[in-house]
Amino acid sequence: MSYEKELHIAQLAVQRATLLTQRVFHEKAKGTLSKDDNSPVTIGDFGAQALIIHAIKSNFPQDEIVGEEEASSLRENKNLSTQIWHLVKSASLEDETSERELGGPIESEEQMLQAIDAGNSAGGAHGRIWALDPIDGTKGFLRGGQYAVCLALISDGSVKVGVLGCPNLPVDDAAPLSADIDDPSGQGRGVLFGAVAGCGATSRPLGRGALQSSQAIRMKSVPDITDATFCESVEAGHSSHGDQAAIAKALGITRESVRMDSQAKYGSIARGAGDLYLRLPVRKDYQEKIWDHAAGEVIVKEAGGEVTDAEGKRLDFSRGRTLKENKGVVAAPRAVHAQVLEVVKSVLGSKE
Ligand SMILES: Nc1ncnc2c1ncn2[C@@H]1O[C@H](COP(=O)(O)O)[C@@H](OP(=O)(O)O)[C@H]1O
Ligand SMILES: [Mg+2]
Ligand SMILES: [Mg+2]
Ligand SMILES: [Mg+2]
Repeated sequence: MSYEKELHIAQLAVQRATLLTQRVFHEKAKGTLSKDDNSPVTIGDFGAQALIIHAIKSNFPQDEIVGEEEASSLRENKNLSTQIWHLVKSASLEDETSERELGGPIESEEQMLQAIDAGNSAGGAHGRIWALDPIDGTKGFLRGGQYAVCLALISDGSVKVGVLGCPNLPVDDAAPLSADIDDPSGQGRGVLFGAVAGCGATSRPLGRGALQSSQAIRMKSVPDITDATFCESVEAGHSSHGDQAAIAKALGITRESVRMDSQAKYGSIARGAGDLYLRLPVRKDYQEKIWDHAAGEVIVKEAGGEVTDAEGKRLDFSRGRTLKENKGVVAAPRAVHAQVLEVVKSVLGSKE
């Protein structure tokens, strides 16, 4: 199957939702709530989830959706719900044809809340399930750093389509990897990554109207691993900076890691701006969420990479809303992945 329509709709939907999040990004007040696990969610997360689910349901009504957010807190907070509704109502692409392809506008605040709640699939091994992270790296979003709008289609447990909207990454695939997002002109940033299993990965400028033309991306070859650049989370609670530093040292890597929030890390290594992405668990009991990895996994694999957990197992997207069979993530160009994994195992093994 070619998944041409799925990729097209996913790219348009992510593009439109990313534009909504950018408006919130530039506002001082982001309507932040704290969820039960103490993690933040903003009006940008809710608005982006509503828009993307509306677009998927309009085009593929039978498909299920695993979305990170749900609307119960908004039903108890009319003020916040209304703020989101104002954002969602006025979100549109400049291109009318694209707008129509996304199912037209959401008609009411209630319909918006229902769309947010339609991301409640339990996930699983059968059928077509979309995994949606409306803002990945919400902490980065709040800090003024990197974040990504992430959407993937999983079919019978494997990822077929992945799209990442990264408004704060440079458009230029050849720009060096940097945690810095300073860009006084505001120009030259915003990239949309896409991939279909078996068909390669691409990047294109995020833009505001019809989708601009895309170009193929490839991971960089790494003839000498000691020259590699690796990236990792900013948040020390999300992955073990200590283990990652020990792995880099054992590989002979001398360059400092680049710390950035969100799946912008997957996009960055896929286009060769960096080489490795290491995410070693801090807490043994944490289960990674499928929406934090699905789009990034297929984009890196299609760009010539390998993505496994810290034990070398493939990421298993068929187990529900989390990757409960996996621990951590190791992403690298295919030619060096085994070498990196061996060092990961030996560093983690020596701790036990
Ligand atoms: N203890 C933990 N270990 C690993 N990931 C965690 C975590 N707690 C939260 N996360 C996830 O880390 C994601 C951000 O990843 P990164 O650190 O690479 O930016 C968060 O996504 P959201 O921001 O969408 O909630 C959240 O799902
Ligand atoms: Mg979150
Ligand atoms: Mg996330
Ligand atoms: Mg999120």
